[in-house]
Amino acid sequence: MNITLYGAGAVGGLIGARLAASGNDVSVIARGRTLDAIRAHGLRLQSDDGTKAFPVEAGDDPRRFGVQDLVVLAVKATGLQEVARHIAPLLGPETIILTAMNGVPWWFFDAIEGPLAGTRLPSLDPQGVLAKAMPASQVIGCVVHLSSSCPEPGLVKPGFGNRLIVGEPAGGRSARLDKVAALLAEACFDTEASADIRSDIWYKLWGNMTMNPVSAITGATGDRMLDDPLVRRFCLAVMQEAADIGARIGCPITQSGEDRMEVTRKLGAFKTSMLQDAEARRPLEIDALVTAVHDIGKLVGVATPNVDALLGLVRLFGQSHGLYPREASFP
Ligand SMILES: NC(=O)C1=CN([C@@H]2O[C@H](COP(=O)(O)OP(=O)(O)OC[C@H]3O[C@@H](n4cnc5c(N)ncnc54)[C@H](OP(=O)(O)O)[C@@H]3O)[C@@H](O)[C@H]2O)C=CC1
Ligand SMILES: CC(C)(CO)C(=O)C(=O)O
Repeated sequence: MNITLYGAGAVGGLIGARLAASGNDVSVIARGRTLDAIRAHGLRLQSDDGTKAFPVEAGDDPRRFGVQDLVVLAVKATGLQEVARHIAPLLGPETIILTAMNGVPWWFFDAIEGPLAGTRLPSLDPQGVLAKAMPASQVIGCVVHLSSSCPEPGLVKPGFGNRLIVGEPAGGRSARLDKVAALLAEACFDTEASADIRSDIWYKLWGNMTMNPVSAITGATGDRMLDDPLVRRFCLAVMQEAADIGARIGCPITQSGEDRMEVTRKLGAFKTSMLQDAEARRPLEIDALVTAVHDIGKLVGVATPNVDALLGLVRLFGQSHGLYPREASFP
């Protein structure tokens, strides 16, 4: 199987290095210092046994690599429009695009039936550019239940967790889903093939959509957010609204907010990816994690005063720090 990583940061780099370690032919689309580092040293993975380097083909122009069997897409959601402009040479009719990202993906309503089928959210893909370049029919969704970081470009440091959930956008099982799940399992991830990846995405989002923006605004690690009774109460109110939306869109949440917080508490004094982005002055994934929930709430008639308050605050934070577009429209 020939595999290209689109985005070789913390998550893409980890998946790519593990796929290379398990004997796959991996190439990498990267840019800037990450591209320079991978060209010079290979894709490097830290582990308890030391750092291992995997030599991979790397470049910034997808035309150089041609049609792939699998493209692992692991950029921040804020980078997707640019990916959409350049990804075409990697995609043939059978190419699978594995979206290993947080938040609501552009294809979330594209492969389902019912009144929301084909809904295009203004916050994610208003013109349908992503859907055209990366159609849901070629996507396998991936929920990333692990943490990872890049202490320096091209060097990946796994954190806690090792779980990846993969699934068809339309739900159910398929031969290609089983193939991708087996590939990731061979690469030593705890892999689960889900018959309902949209619910798995919503469940992960249910935790991230509070912790990530609140941490970006406050600079606080996970433990401090959970320990503050007022912040905790606010987060639970946001989660209740998101759970109400989930129930209307076929993604019910069966856990209590408190129990979900206990899962997060096990991560200790961790910095969310959005806090890391804010500290590094990188664009924030506000739209995929928060605006999209606000938009879906509006669509299905769930009032979201707490989601809206969070969105207003994190958006202003992002705009004041140059990490979110100033021209973003105010709902
Ligand atoms: N890190 C974590 O622990 C977790 C992250 N996630 C999610 O996974 C997704 C990926 O996150 P993460 O790996 O942390 O992000 P990173 O910022 O570490 O990696 C993204 C990489 O993609 C590169 N990139 C973006 N656009 C392009 C492009 N057009 N061409 C080439 N390279 C490009 C970036 O390059 P550059 O640096 O030049 O911008 C960067 O190297 C996000 O949705 C995140 O929320 C989910 C669970 C845990
Ligand atoms: C690492 C983890 C799970 C923490 O919420 C995450 O997804 C993030 O920081 O974005």
